[in-house]
Amino acid sequence: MDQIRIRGGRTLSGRLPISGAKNAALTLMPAALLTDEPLTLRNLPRLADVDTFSHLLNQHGASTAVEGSRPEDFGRVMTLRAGKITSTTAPYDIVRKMRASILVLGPLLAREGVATVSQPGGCAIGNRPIDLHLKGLEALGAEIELTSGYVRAKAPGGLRGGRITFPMVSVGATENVLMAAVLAKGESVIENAAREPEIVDLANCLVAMGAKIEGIGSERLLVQGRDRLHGATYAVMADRIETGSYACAVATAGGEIELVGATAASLGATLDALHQAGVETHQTNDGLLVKRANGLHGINVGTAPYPGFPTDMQAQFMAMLCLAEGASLLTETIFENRFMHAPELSRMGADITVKGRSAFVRGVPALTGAPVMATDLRASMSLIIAGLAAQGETVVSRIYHLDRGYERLEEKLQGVGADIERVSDG
Ligand SMILES: CC(=O)N[C@H]1[C@@H](OP(=O)(O)OP(=O)(O)OC[C@H]2O[C@@H](n3ccc(=O)[nH]c3=O)[C@H](O)[C@@H]2O)O[C@H](CO)[C@@H](O)[C@@H]1O
Ligand SMILES: C=C(OP(=O)(O)O)C(=O)O
Repeated sequence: MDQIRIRGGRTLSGRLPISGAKNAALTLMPAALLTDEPLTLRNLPRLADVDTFSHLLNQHGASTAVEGSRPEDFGRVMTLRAGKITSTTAPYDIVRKMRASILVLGPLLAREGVATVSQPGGCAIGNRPIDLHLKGLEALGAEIELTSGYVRAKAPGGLRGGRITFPMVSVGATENVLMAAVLAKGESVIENAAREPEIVDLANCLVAMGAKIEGIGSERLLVQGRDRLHGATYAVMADRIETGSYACAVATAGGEIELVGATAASLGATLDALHQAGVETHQTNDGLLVKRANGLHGINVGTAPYPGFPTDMQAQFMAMLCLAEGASLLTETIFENRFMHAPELSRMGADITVKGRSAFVRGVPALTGAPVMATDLRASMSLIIAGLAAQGETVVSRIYHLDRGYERLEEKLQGVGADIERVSDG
């Protein structure tokens, strides 16, 4: 199995390209099931999760053709075409690899009136139920049964418009219900919708496909269902979590890098938290310039749905704050088990106390390299960040988590001067 070896202590400088957003790609790809015409997605990141989603769409009968991209390019163009749906079942073997597979449920149901999708189950960071997805689809007239580990949904006369008020904010449930509503008969209202920029990306793509949606970017989405959608060409937004991750990397290791293609606008609370910790950023013509001018200082930050501070940035901030002057308090309100990086960071010399949903980090003058194990995607990135700043060698194992969400991470970091390589443990 591959590992990543880092010899820490080098400052970073230069330009680092930001890829298309994983979490936007994973909701734009199932949108292709809503039409029999081609949906061309530009700036699609080369990630294990994107390959898994292609595989899932292929087994529903959709083609996923990659167009003329060179191996050295970041991102690629993919044309997805679901001319005819040949299977409405998303099997366990694919869904268990990637939770976002549940996002085929709404589109399949809307287009075919029936869908059978394996229940995704929990994952390392938490339980992650799908009750809100199901309640939302039921509000549009779906009949749903849970048997033998599968969600079996049908809408014999087709979905009809309805009103759903989510009791809590869910990114995935909002996406699933929005994709179903665009082909339902009549008007739907989604209240307490998630407002993440990736949902705005999905809604804009659906509009480009002929959908009628009002309130994009707000907590109330109003959808007028259409009989059919058409094809479109759409560019996936830049990855705000990848941007924030590399911003934390340069803030921790020191130096100055330009994150090419990044936009400050979608970073919101991540940018505010970086500034509070003493990191400087400037929007340039090409992206975002990030530098650690002086020392870092401790901050208090709690995760929350957008526009709050993202749970997907909590682990990377924890790594950065290990080397800040003073103490920091990180509170995780979204997932119940998302501090698994804390014991690994402690093995590198960090001073962290976790109590329930809070992690108290006391800054230390230095970290030391160590063999560490990645437990989930963003936890893995926190270990990379710590390794870049640590004295000596860090070897991160179980890096398949990283390949889900960071396109050619070691190549990008080598490009800004890091001593990092992928090695095989034999
Ligand atoms: C592919 C993708 O876009 N993944 C993102 C998405 O995940 P995902 O869409 O799974 O996350 P949700 O926003 O749905 O989850 C938020 C919270 O709601 C709970 N919940 C969710 C659905 C449900 O039916 N019932 C329920 O109780 C979850 O357990 C969690 O505690 O948003 C998360 C929160 O920003 C991010 O960390 C993930 O990176
Ligand atoms: C939790 C994440 O992703 P997923 O929902 O795909 O597991 C993430 O991107 O940090």
